[in-house]
Amino acid sequence: MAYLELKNIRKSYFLGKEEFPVLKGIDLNFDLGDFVSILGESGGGKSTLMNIIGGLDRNFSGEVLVKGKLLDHKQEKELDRYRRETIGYIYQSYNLVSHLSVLDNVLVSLDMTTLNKKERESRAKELLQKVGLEKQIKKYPNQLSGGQKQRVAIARALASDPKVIIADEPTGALDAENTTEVLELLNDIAKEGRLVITVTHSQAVADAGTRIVRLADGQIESDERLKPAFATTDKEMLGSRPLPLMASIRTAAKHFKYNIKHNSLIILGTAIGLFAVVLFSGLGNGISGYIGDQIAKVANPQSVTVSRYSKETDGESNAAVLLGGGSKQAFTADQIKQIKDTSHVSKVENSYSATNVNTTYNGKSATVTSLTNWTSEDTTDSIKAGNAPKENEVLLDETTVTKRLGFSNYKDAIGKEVTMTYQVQNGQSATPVTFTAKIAGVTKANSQGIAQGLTSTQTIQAAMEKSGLSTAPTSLNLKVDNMDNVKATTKKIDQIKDSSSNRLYKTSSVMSIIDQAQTYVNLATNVLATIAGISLIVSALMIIVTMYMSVSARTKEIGILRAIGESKGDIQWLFITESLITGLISAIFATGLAFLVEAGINAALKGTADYAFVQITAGNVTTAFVLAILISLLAAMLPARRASKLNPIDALSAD
Ligand SMILES: Nc1ncnc2c1ncn2[C@@H]1O[C@H](COP(=O)(O)OP(=O)(O)OP(=O)(O)O)[C@@H](O)[C@H]1O
Repeated sequence: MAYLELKNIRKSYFLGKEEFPVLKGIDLNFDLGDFVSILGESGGGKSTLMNIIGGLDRNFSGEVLVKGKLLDHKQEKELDRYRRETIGYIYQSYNLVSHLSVLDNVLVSLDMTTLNKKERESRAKELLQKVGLEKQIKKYPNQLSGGQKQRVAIARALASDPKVIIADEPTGALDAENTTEVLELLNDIAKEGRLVITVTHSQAVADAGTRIVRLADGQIESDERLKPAFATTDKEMLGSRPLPLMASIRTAAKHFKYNIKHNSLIILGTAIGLFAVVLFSGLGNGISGYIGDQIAKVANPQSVTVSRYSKETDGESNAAVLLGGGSKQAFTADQIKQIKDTSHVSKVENSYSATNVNTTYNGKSATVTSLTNWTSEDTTDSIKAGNAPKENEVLLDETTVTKRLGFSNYKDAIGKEVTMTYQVQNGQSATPVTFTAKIAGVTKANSQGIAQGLTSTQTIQAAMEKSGLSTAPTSLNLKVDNMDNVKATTKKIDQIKDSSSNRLYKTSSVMSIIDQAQTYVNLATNVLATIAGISLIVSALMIIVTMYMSVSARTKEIGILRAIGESKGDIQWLFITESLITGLISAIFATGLAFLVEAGINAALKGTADYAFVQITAGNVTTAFVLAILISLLAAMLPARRASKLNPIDALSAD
């Protein structure tokens, strides 16, 4: 049984509806160890026949059998495998991959064998030595002579250890000396027990083989044996495997490196957009953080004030009735318990406040604009001298004690007793509340000149009781266990309703102010980041255009890679990975630059405020990488599909 059998091969080309038959029923058998030359007039269909034998052409009728087994040329994958395992190509125009070195050109084919990296490299070197190119392995194809290029092509064709070598006019572009050398190499290949099928115009070349087949008018004119075929061996052939993704990545990386100048520009374009997105996001984080920080400095964001919700005043508590215990605005014990029992509420304290409190000492009087009770919300930070007020004690500010109550030194006021009186509006009438308290300490003067006093909760409650007022608070001060729970907790309290579905409480916290400020900052950040994002669309277009150009420029390479057995998918990955490499390097470059600028801006502003105004988070960096990957994937998708869909024969004939 012949190794390769062709049965009734017919092939026509169509121009419009007009049919041009090229092969009109070819029946041929080929044996291993033969060096067959196919001779025929120009345009006689020799290359067409070779493409069919080589598994590049699927559009024909008839049968190709390998070792007696029908090759299903309708199955693309089966043909990919056939080219990968069984066929090695040598062309008149060498068809080397221009951006790969001599060694890499041979390694491309070896990537589809089961050899490990070291073995692949040593086999490539061995083959290059065999064709006399051991000293040229680092050169690129454009640095070689025609004869040298053809020898690289021979080494590549042999790399995957194929049984059949197809050589389409292998000496067509060579001088006499190189022709002889190449023919010797082909003869040696046949001697190894392989089948060499070569197409030629030259009788001299044909005479170098063991058999000559003449084609005329699409049919076999003659089939002449010159010498017996060489003996075949049962030597085990190299194992083959589909191209691993890593190999596509390597080839993509090599092309990327080869084209580095051009690629740098694309990277720069993409990186600028990504950099702006990362930096603006970081700036947004920094500014919102700063605002939150500043607000948190003056008030505890975990602290929430709750008052009774009133429809009439549109939810606003009336300051004049704040101390009007027993009024509609006061909390009942059950309500306080209800709030205390709300999840994440860790502490609830009654909050009282009185306005315009007349304070007298030793005949001198002062008006304390706001008197409140000391709660866990208050810190001793603002106390200049003395300590927090205990029972029957009060804290007054420095201006009040020195300028109004006549103490020459604020410290002298400590321990002195003052009388405090204020009015509580209770319906139509006003009830006076009076108590005496010892000055426990002096606080820093209020920057707006507002006189402030702080007394203990018991003191104010006792004073209210003495005046016949209820101590039910109109305002509660509650603590939320964790900053992250403030929003949800206040929302929950705001939503509490009584049995007739009336809203009961109204909360206010600095968290809502921080939130609002941050909403504006986020809005501004997002607008800026979107503008930066638009530049990314431009980058994506740039990558698409470049990729399309690259597909056109690399059409021949695509044909070569398909011919050595790479599948459509492999070609697609080749372009996608190159685009991904561009995207990833852009993202690395962009984030690196953004971190540098972050450090620069933060260092420059350190004098203004000791705060990092740019805060690039891991999330921002991730976003940049995800964007880069998305852009490069999307941009590569169409060109990569186009590349993979190219007909390998057309691709090979590209200039
Ligand atoms: N893609 C194609 N579309 C239409 N006609 C084609 C196509 N490819 C080849 N042909 C025609 O088919 C015929 C056979 O072409 P082929 O290249 O197989 O001939 P050949 O014997 O190899 O010629 P040469 O010795 O000049 O290389 C020619 O007439 C050619 O014009």
